[in-house]
Amino acid sequence: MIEMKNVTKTFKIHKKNSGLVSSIKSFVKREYETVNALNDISFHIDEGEMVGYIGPNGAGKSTSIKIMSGILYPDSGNCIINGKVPWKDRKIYVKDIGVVFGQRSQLWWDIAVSDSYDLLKQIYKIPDKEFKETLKMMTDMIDIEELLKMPTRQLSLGQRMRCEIVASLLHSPKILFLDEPTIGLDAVSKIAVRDFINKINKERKTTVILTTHDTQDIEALTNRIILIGKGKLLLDGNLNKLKEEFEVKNGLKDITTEQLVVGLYKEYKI
Ligand SMILES: Nc1ncnc2c1ncn2[C@@H]1O[C@H](COP(=O)(O)OP(=O)(O)OP(=O)(O)O)[C@@H](O)[C@H]1O
Repeated sequence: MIEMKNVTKTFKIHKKNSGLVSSIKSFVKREYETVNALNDISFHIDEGEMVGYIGPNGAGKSTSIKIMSGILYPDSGNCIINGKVPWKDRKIYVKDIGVVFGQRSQLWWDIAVSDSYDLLKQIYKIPDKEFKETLKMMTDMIDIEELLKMPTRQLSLGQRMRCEIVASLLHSPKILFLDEPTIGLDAVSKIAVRDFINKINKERKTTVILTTHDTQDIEALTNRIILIGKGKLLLDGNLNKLKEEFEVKNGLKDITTEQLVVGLYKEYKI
């Protein structure tokens, strides 16, 4: 379903030096440096899997999600998802995916959530009956009925996130990319969002790729984790097995996911 093969992505950024003279010099003569955001990343994800894509700040998670969702294209390597190349087949590919970036909104700020949903219905050309059924099912599942008439700008972060995830699923995509979906949410909202994602994965067999810094998200949602650091893929495996291996290697017992993640970051010096 998702095949990433030797994907490499660099960004060219303007080099900024400190100090007034250096700043003036760099203004006159621009110097650039290269950031290796992704370095030879390969993995395979099957239909219906739910995968935690983890790594510290700047590891390359969002860049990977942007490539897989067709927003960016790699310098080299390939990515085939559901038989399509995301950045080349964008027009048809967008129907296959839902994307939620925790820090950004896909809802129109000043209009009612239900009006945003209607606009998405038009954009994705969702048939009337299918739209109504999906919306009904989801509003029941995640309890947003009362939020539908409110403009997005009046929603709390937790309320908005629930509406965002529903928005990303209205066209029944096969794959859902979630980039830090619980960031900034209180404990109750986090649980509501996690429950909803679990239900969607189970009931609709939606493949979910989740990036998060919240180890409770990982525990609640995924069996498999892919760890990247400094743009490189470092580990790919079953969460419980990785815990067991880590315990044996370090003479520990019953470690939490947080201890595993912190331990792995130390081990790989990332
Ligand atoms: N548009 C861009 N221009 C220049 N550099 C970028 C750009 N986007 C990302 N980078 C760089 O690429 C690297 C990977 O960034 P990315 O956002 O993918 O990391 P991340 O794992 O999502 O981090 P975080 O957990 O902090 O969100 C970083 O060094 C970042 O500064």
